[in-house]
Amino acid sequence: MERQVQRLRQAFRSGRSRPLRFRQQQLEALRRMVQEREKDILAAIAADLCKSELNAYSHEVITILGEIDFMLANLPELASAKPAKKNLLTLLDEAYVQPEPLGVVLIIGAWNYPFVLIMQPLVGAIAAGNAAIVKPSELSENTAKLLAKLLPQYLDQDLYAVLNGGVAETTELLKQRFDHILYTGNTAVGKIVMEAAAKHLTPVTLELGGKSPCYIDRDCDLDIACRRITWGKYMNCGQTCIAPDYVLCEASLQDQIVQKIKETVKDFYGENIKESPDYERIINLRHFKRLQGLLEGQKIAFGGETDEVTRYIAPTVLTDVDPNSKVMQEEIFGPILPIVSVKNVDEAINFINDREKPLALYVFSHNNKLIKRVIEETSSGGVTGNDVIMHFTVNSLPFGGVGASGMGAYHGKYSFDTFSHQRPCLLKGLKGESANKLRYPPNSQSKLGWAKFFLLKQFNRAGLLTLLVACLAVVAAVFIKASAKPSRSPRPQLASCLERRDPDVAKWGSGKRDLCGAQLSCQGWLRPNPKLQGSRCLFGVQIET
Ligand SMILES: NC(=O)C1=CN([C@@H]2O[C@H](COP(=O)(O)OP(=O)(O)OC[C@H]3O[C@@H](n4cnc5c(N)ncnc54)[C@H](O)[C@@H]3O)[C@@H](O)[C@H]2O)C=CC1
Ligand SMILES: CCCCCC(=O)O
Repeated sequence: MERQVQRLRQAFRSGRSRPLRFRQQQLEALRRMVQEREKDILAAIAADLCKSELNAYSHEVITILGEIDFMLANLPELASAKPAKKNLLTLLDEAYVQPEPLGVVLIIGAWNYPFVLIMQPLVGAIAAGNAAIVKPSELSENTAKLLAKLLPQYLDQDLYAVLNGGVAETTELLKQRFDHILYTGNTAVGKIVMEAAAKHLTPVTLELGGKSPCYIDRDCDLDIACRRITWGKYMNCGQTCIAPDYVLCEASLQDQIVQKIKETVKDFYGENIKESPDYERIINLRHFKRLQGLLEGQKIAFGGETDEVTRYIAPTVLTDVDPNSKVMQEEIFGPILPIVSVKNVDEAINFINDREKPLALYVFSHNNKLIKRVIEETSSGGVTGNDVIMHFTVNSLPFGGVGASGMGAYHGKYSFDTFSHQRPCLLKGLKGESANKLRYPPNSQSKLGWAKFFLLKQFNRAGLLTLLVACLAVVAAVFIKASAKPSRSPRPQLASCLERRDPDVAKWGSGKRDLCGAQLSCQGWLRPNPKLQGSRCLFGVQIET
């Protein structure tokens, strides 16, 4: 494994992954792979999750094609140097931020969306110019095997590798040094990944899980809310990291919600749900039994049927759920929807804040102020108001967790940034050395004063303000003086003399001068201007004698 990582690092060091054209070629190759091998990809996902090929396409493939298109369209801009604002001391220099690839990155995927959770981060890693190893989940073995077969056929084999395996292989892999790790999976393993990464000071993006609450306000269209909740909860048989995990609502709404979800389930999956091509199965026996265990002792409003042979669990709603029961203590990650009663939105907010920060938060209400209040007074990885899951599909929104639900984010531009180092660059010339006296020893109070003026906002803003006021005062004085009558009208010959463009006048700044037979003092002259007759003393002209 070490040799494999070293080989990738050597390939990265060659610089081949950096040119924009190369990155674009690799992304185009990925798009070709998805299009040319679509059937195989759909078949693998379908086999892993007992999923129709239609759902495999809409749940996973479409996301990847959209991500590749986004990256190809935006890569020149994303990869370009970004000019940076300068301070007074660097006004004449060139300051910019240059995105640069990190190096060799590791992507570890989870089984529930086995294609998306490897390919979407990989698109970002390639776009940012990195080399990458991907480690699909061993639980979605068909997709894992297919990725190991296809990626080397389409991508540069020196820069991108697939390593398959389970806990042992992943543990071994995590001993290697990477320049970034993006892990998708459960929180417990997320801690293992972070611990391993810490040994090499490797930054991580942890896409973890959690219990995503769904508050239904009494001022709400329950038909629409329940329709959307049903879609997001039972998609992929509830095995979606941002599925609504449980519902919070006033007790008086509970029965209506149950009825409406029940009707929607029938509408979506028909009378015989088991036969529906749109209803998936639980990934393995371990998770099946875990979910069965969550049903124990609960009031099942509808659903609850299970079949171990096919790992089928019916879409299920639990009512009057005790917040301390097991189903409310762990991420459900299955087709079971507990309803917990709260008195009002205040209690809902407290309920949410008394628990780990969830990956997603959903609020249904006609009252936009209430939705905004829940958002302001809680925290979560992401939010969708009056729907569920949909924030995942907007790649201009960063997707990730917070607290126990994860750290960092990706999708679209955020994937590019996650796999880039934003390198600050300041290019100075070798002239203007005198200005550097400010920073050279010996230091002094006045040097410090100038440093503050040039570098500190509160100083140089005040300093600039003072300078501006002084200039304005001077300009005002000038115009006032210029418009004022001269203290004594200059003698005719003096006036005509001054009218002439006396070359001396041009050089005369402030101070006293004998001119045109008189002694004049003047604070500042307007340079002779061919359009003006002669020169004019801008301000402060005094005829001394
Ligand atoms: N935030 C997000 O985008 C997503 C988060 N998830 C979360 O993932 C969880 C479900 O996935 P899992 O069952 O964890 O998937 P999993 O069992 O596939 O594990 C995820 C990855 O971690 C590796 N792994 C497992 N145990 C390990 C260990 N002890 N040491 C090293 N590597 C190990 C596996 O090989 C796999 O590649 C849920 O909590 C879900 O919320 C799932 C999908 C997306
Ligand atoms: C709709 C696709 C969602 C994929 C990430 C998750 O498990 O939530």
